[in-house]
Amino acid sequence: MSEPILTVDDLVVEYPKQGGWQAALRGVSIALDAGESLGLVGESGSGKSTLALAMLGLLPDSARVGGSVKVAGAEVVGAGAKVLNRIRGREIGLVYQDALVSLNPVRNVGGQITEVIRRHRPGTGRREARTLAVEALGKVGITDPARRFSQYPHEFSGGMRQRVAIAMALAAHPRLLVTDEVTTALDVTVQAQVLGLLTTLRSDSDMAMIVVSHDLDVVRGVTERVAVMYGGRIVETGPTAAVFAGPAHPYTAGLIASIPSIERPVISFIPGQPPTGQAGVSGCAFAPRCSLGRERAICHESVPGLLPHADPAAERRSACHFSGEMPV
Ligand SMILES: Nc1ncnc2c1ncn2[C@@H]1O[C@H](COP(=O)(O)OP(=O)(O)OP(=O)(O)O)[C@@H](O)[C@H]1O
Repeated sequence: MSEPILTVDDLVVEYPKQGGWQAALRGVSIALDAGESLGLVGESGSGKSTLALAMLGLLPDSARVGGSVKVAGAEVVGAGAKVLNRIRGREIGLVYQDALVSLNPVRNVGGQITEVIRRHRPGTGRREARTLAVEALGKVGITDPARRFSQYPHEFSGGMRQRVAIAMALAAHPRLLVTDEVTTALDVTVQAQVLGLLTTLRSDSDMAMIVVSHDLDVVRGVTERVAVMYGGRIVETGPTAAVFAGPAHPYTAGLIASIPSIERPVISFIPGQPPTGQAGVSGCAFAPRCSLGRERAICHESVPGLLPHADPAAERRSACHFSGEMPV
């Protein structure tokens, strides 16, 4: 088995709030091997972005962080600029929902990609880097890349700008690419094109990928494994196809039931609101909204562990006291 490219171990992140602390992550552990793809899903506020930012050492200074995040063996929690600069780009790259955050508005896109190439591949001459940048734009599906090289971010449509941001992240040849809601702001057709692009790029290389999205349909198409987050914890994880075919946590089942489809034109919503991250809540964070656990004392008293579900060989885990009652 290859060395994991990413290991997150019991990660706890808290943000200051009204003189106290609000937990965004409450002990998250995940591991990702080289070339693997993982979807991180959950409602707004479940902690997905906090987890993604922690992987790159990009959490705000005000955050209180415990536990460990290792990228290619290097500890990110508490790391200084030297370690972070070595990891970012070459080991791990990030593409955000809004490509304008990662692109400089006053420089042409080709120049920005050329700079990334030269920074991460020392010894590459200006002319060669330019050729590689044009190639990188072509590879992400920008037509006429030599001409578009000289254009500025605002001259691209939203979908094309996401492609440029992906090209820029890939120019450093990262071993792990993290995408955070990259298709959320795009219309459905463009969304499908960008997802198709991510799938192709991955199948052409041994790059690992984490796809963060509130939309289960997005991760269903592009990831092999999925981790479902709720209230700052992972509540279910397993092979994406198996989790979709038979969710082992009532929250995952609720999320799946809220996706409209031709077979299920009438969708259902999970009643109630996600937790706010306030301290002092005991038991399973989903219990107040859960059809299995709402009336059961244990669900309100003790936090269920993320334990093997059904067939341990299938690498499925669920954090539910009553996951045995979920249809397999
Ligand atoms: N910089 C910050 N300062 C204070 N609180 C924050 C900060 N960033 C996130 N939070 C809080 O941490 C919790 C988790 O937020 P996070 O953005 O990680 O969730 P998310 O699942 O990515 O949701 P979304 O999709 O809405 O971004 C939320 O309660 C949020 O309000």
